[in-house]
Formats: sequence, structure tokens, C-alpha cells
Amino acid sequence: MYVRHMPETAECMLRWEKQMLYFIVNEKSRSGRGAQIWKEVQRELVKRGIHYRHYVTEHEGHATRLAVEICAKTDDDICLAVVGGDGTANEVINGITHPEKVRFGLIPTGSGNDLARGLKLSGTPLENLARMLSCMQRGREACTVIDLGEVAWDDCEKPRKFAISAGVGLDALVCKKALTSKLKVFLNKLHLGKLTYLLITVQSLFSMQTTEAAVRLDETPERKLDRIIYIAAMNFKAEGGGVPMAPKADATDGKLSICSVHGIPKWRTFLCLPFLVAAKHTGIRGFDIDDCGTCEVRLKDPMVLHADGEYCGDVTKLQFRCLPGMLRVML
Ligand SMILES: Nc1ncnc2c1ncn2[C@@H]1O[C@H](COP(=O)(O)OP(=O)(O)OP(=O)(O)O)[C@@H](O)[C@H]1O
Repeated sequence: MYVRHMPETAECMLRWEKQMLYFIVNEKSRSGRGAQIWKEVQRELVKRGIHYRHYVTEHEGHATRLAVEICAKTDDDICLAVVGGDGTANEVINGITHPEKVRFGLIPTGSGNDLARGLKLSGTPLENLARMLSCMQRGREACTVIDLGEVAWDDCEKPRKFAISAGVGLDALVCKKALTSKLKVFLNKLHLGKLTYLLITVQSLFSMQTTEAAVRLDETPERKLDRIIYIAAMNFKAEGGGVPMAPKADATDGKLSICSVHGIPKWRTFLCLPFLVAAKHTGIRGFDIDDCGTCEVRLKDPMVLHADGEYCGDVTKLQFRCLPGMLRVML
């Protein structure tokens, strides 16, 4: 049961009582389950007498616009929570124009929920809400500060921030296919959403085109890699519904973990997938993981790029960069 911690001073009490909590809600997340969860959360907010305002996303990209509008408010302390999946969280993060004044919260309602996994948010929606409210009540200093990543590519208008990961190749192809997958809708109904990623991964691995790349980590000399299956920049350990691509990644160390698979045949990659899923792939030939602050990649042929599972385009030149301590999270 949630125990309400009473603020110690009258000033603190006054601040808490007046604090507005903004929600950006994707009711369509996890094939519509988001709407049900939001109703449940809303009932609890009313019961607790929380001051809140909510905005429901109506289309792709809407969450970014809503976050920009919320950040334009004059308050110097904005509590902004997402009720949605990783895609919605990514859109909101990209709309946070003033990270210094925002406290970010998450009630995960997606099918992958890798950000929630990275933040160790494993409770029910009401448990996650209670945890967030408790942190909110304890003030800005109670938040956990995490790094974000940023990826720029070819002639992109604006680099894209990411909380979990960004990458080219197999994992991006899987994300792109999952976005429009009828199988995902079907498996979500059976509560088997994560299986979508596994099935699409195997199919995509054997149908994808590999290519060559020149990779430069921080100030080190450029390395040439061939037969690229993927190059991913990980902020947290896992993506794609819990695949621990970088088992030692830490979102508070000021670095990204660059994971790549290259120079080995597809059938060998396929045989190594169980090791990848079990986080036993470190040290296997062809599977590299390196920590760095920036990473530049030049590809011989275009590959699909994703940021937190959102399709960014087919690209040949990209740069990943870590943005240390960029997001204050109510956990
Ligand atoms: N009203 C809407 N109609 C259609 N698409 C929407 C709407 N609101 C948001 N979206 C888009 O839906 C996409 C996926 O949403 P989200 O990530 O929240 O859920 P999910 O795909 O179920 O979860 P996960 O990413 O964790 O697998 C987002 O990229 C967002 O742009």
C-alpha cells in the first residue's frame, strides 16, 4: 500500500499541494491497452487529489509538440510524465526544450518498455504512479539524473535524442518492421508482444543487406569493419523488448556503449542469437562492445537508422554522442 510521506515544513507542503503534474498520454500504445491503463491512473489521481493536466496524443510526432508547449510555460519546475511506450517517451524527450527545469516521469504502457526496464520500473501502473508521486513530493533533489544519447545523420534537420539506444542495421530494421507489424497487434492481444521482436529479428537477419563501415570512437583512429549486421549505441543495457545488447551499459556514466556485429556470416550470427538474448555474447568473435562519448560511422551503403525504436531514415553517415546528466527522472 502507498504510504503518503508528509512534507516536513509548511513551505514544502505548500509547494507540493500547488505542484502541477502534466501527462502526455498515448492511448493507442500496446494496441489500445494504454487507454485502459490511463483510466486506471486517472481514477487514482482524482482519489489522491493530485493537480494534473493531461494531453492525449493524436498522431505520430504529436507528443514532441505537446512537450515543447509544456516546456514553454514560465514555471521553473515542470513535472512531466508519459503514459505510453518507448516511442512516446522518445518523442517527449525530444520535445523537452529546457531539461534543466523538467522532472520526467514514466508510466510504461508499451509492448517493449525498454526504458522502463532500464529505469527498473517493474511494478503495476498504480505502483509506478505511487513511486513517481512519492519522488515528486520529495522535490527535485530526489530525482535520478541520467544521460541521454543523441544521433545526427547525413543531412538531418535536427539531431534526435534517445534514452535507450539508437542504431543502424538489424536492430533498426526490426524496429521499422515492428512499427507496422500486424503480427505485433496480434501478439499484443495474446500478451506476447515481446515475441514480435524475436520473430522479426530472425526473418530480417536473413533478408537484410550487410555493408562495410568506417567507425571512429572518440579521438581514436578510424577502424574499417566489413559485413556489418548492426552498429548500436546503447545508453541502457537492453533494447528490442529486453535484449541485453550491452550488459554493462550504465546510463549514469557519461558514456554510450557501442555494440556491433561484423565480419561473421549470417548463419553464425543466427546461432549466436541465444547467447545475445542471455547476455553471454561478450567475447564472442564478431560481437564488439566499446564505451565512448562520441562515435562516428560512415557506411558504404545506406542502412536503416532508429532512435528508441523510432525509424529515422536510411542513412550512410552518422554520429552518436552522449549527453551526460541530461534528464532528471522521478523514480
Ligand atoms: N493517437 C495516435 N495514433 C497513432 N499513432 C500514435 C498516436 N499517438 C502516438 N502515436 C505513435 O505511436 C507510436 C508507438 O507508440 P508507443 O511507443 O507509445 O507504444 P508501443 O509501440 O505500443 O510501445 P513500445 O514502443 O514500447 O513497443 C509512437 O511512435 C507515436 O508516434
